[in-house]
Amino acid sequence: MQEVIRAENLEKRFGDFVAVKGVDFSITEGEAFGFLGPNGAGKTTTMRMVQCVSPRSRGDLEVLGMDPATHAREIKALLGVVPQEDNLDPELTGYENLRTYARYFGIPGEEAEERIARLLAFVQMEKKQDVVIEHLSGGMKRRLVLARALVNDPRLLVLDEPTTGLDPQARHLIWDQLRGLQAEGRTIVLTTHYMEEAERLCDRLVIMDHGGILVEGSPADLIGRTIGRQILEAEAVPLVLSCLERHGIEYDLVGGSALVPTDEPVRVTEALLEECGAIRLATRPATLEDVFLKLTGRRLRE
Ligand SMILES: Nc1ncnc2c1ncn2[C@@H]1O[C@H](COP(=O)(O)OP(=O)(O)OP(=O)(O)O)[C@@H](O)[C@H]1O
Repeated sequence: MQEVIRAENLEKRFGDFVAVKGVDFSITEGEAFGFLGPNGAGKTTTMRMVQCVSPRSRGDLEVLGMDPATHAREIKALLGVVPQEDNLDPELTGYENLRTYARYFGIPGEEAEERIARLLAFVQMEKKQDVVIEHLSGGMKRRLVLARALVNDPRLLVLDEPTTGLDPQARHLIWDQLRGLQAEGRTIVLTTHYMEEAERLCDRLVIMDHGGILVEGSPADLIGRTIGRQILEAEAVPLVLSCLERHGIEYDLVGGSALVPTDEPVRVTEALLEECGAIRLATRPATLEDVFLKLTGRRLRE
């Protein structure tokens, strides 16, 4: 499989502040690859270097086999970008926004018309294509930004928080569309601070925090490696905590609960019920949020 993006010791400084601290990652053609992390982790800054809009301060970066420092124009022609902020022209319609992009990429008239019609249908916006942007909902604008990113038929799509601020229905629609694009063989790179988005969409991901990469792997891999398959949640009363400690069972205190990462929930449940009597406890599958909490002691959205 061909490598589409390769970063080695990639660093970005703003004055004395290091926003991206020498990160390494490699993304393969056809993958859906995610950068998961809280606000300020350095995800957007990393994407902006990949999109050739912000030069790196140090390290190596190759996008589609080229160096953004010397081949920005060539890379941009092959790239589809969904930026964090919707930057459609608010005074134009959806159709006009896409038409402007097609002109920018020099796509000839008839081909542009055919492609725009197909893209508007793909994002389910054909009925609203003549509505001026400022009258559309957030989800509709996001779908148009996605359609616009596809005007140049890119092999590689880079999306910065594609569904932030959308309601669940609008989010699920975009997820379906992204899965469809990946099924066509396109490479998808996205940033998110929604662990559910990362779990559902990404074949592989890195978790970023404070400008660095903490871990890398498939969602199942990361959860299995860091947590185990299950999380047992018990009310954090002194009796429960002392029982866990006596058995040498590790736990994290979050809110009023003790969270026990485990592959053996039955054994832990039995020990607690036997020694603590009637207590509130429940078992659930572990998530990437639990991985982040384990690695940093914080929640993703704190
Ligand atoms: N132009 C800039 N000048 C100075 N500092 C910056 C600049 N751009 C970003 N930063 C800082 O770099 C850090 C990383 O920001 P970045 O936007 O990459 O984070 P992020 O993970 O994408 O978070 P968010 O979800 O909020 O976009 C932050 O501390 C931010 O304040």
